[in-house]
Amino acid sequence: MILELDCGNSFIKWRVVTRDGVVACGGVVGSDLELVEALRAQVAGLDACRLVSVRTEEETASLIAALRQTFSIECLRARPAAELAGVRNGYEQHELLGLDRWLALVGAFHLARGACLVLDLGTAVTSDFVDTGGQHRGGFICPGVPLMRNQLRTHTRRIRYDDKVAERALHSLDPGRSTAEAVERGCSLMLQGFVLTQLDLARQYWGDSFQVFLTGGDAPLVAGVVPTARVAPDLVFTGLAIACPLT
Ligand SMILES: Nc1ncnc2c1ncn2[C@@H]1O[C@H](COP(=O)(O)OP(=O)(O)OP(=O)(O)O)[C@@H](O)[C@H]1O
Ligand SMILES: CC(C)(CO)[C@@H](O)C(=O)NCCC(=O)O
Ligand SMILES: [K+]
Repeated sequence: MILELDCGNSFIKWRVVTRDGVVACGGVVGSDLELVEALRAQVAGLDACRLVSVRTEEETASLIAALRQTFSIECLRARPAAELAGVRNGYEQHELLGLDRWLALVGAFHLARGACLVLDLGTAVTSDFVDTGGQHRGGFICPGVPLMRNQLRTHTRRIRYDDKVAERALHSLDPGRSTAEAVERGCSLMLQGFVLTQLDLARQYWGDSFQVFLTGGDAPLVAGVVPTARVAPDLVFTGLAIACPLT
């Protein structure tokens, strides 16, 4: 069994797959310790691990050490590359493109076999454009909903509401009639506006000949404005398997 890890800024997404890529189990955890506990509880035996991280070198090394110690496995890590599986990194300095973005766009191009727009809605929101020949044209980074919400809470005195109320605020996107509704709906609309702008740009480049991929925890917030999008929660893992083949 192969352990796959996507270490983002807020969460670690994990899953266990067979050598043939069949998913056995998986989840989302908030810390290294939680990951080890979840694996102990749910996974019988692991013989390999592949990992992508946008965390610091120290944090990543410490997670790798914990996995070695607990499960006696070595982690294969995704590394920056100028080119992979027919996709050329479009950054001026390819090693500075976030590895989660890189793997997601490699995974998307592999699935689409043509031009694609990749939208990842997590702690940060990112978009990336890959043309039909596999050239990455670059992308955009902006704050995700958790960051927008926290900035409002941190920098105002009177924007305060609890998570339970927030959950109930999104049953409609009508103008909010409470603070929670106003903020939660406002942030959702910011996200939708961003997504629509990315679609306009993709249309300018490629007309209607492109595929949209949506990934990340907040993908459901915008799925409605791009009905043709392919919601692919495992896109980073698709790219990870390409970047770190296990023989
Ligand atoms: N048990 C869980 N604990 C925390 N989040 C969960 C859980 N189950 C599902 N999620 C969802 O997973 C998302 C985390 O994935 P997301 O793509 O946002 O990763 P991230 O690490 O926050 O961001 P990034 O990858 O951009 O750093 C959360 O937004 C949440 O909606
Ligand atoms: C943008 C995030 C935080 C998204 O997870 C990550 O891809 C990252 O840290 N990127 C490095 C900066 C860049 O991609 O230009
Ligand atoms: K991400």
